[in-house]
Amino acid sequence: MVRGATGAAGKVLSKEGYTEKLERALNEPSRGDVVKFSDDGRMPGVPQLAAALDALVEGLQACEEVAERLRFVDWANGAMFAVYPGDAARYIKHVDNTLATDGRRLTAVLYLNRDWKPADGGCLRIFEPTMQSFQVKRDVEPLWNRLVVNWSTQEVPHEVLSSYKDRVAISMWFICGRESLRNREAFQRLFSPEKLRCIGSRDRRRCLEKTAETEAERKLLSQMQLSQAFSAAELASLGPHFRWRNEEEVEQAHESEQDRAIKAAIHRTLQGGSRPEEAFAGMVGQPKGLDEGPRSGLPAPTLPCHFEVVEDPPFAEANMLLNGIRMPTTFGLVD
Ligand SMILES: O=C(O)CCC(=O)C(=O)O
Ligand SMILES: [Fe+2]
Repeated sequence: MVRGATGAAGKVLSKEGYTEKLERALNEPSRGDVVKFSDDGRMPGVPQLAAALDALVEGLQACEEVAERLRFVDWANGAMFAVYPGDAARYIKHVDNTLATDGRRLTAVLYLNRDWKPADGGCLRIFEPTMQSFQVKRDVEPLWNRLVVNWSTQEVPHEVLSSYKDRVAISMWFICGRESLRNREAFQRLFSPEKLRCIGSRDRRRCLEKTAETEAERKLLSQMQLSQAFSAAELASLGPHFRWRNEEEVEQAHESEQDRAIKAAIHRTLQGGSRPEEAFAGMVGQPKGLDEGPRSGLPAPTLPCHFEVVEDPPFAEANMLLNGIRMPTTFGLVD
């Protein structure tokens, strides 16, 4: 799969039979890291990290500004260990949960790079929303013990800039049950302890019932077997009950004028023989700030509007968000 080839361009190219070219053009440079998932959460240090992050999320769930968006966030995956080899490995601009269909609501990334220098590159570059934006909001260096927490959705397009030293990070995603209910694969993950855990030792059955939007859904969820693998027949009958929609259906519903224009322009270039500058002429505004880099001259926005990096020490803010549990990290929040 082409990682990072999201949005209109990726979709139209794969549909038009350009998958191979797209793979060649995008796959290698799109994501140069090597990843290992610890879905069962038993890799060294993962249970402790999970406990600390669960406490952080529970703290956030008590914050008025974000409580509603985190209301059905009762699940998380194990952990993803990623190493970006220092040969300029990077991950192109993307959104983790592009269409808000796979359930991911919050992304937490912990960096494990001691003695990181600016010349080592590898910053996490965060853009202003949305994927069409070229405005850099912030570059975050992947410093030892720094934790970044951001929305997994369109608000936070991001990329990992080329890394010139091996760069290590652990990511954990916090999952919204209500959103997961509407997608076949995400739905199944809610039932599988190998794929997702319930945060803060919450009870899986209770969490499932809580995700229900209607009484009929709640009833079904309260009767279904936990940790089961669903048969094809079961999946066929569950689909209509839970109104599963695949990515394509959701994408069509969300497709903007601009997406359609981009698709048409790509089509004109690839099939109609137009030169790209002709095909795209006058279609979208010139991207701003392409070569500007981070807007270092501007004052940093404050929480909860945008992004804040809390330096350690002191830990005052961290303690507040963690409901009194001390987590000795430097962390940032993206709103
Ligand atoms: O390692 C990072 O800074 C972010 C990685 C990332 O964007 C991802 O794995 O989706
Ligand atoms: Fe990402």
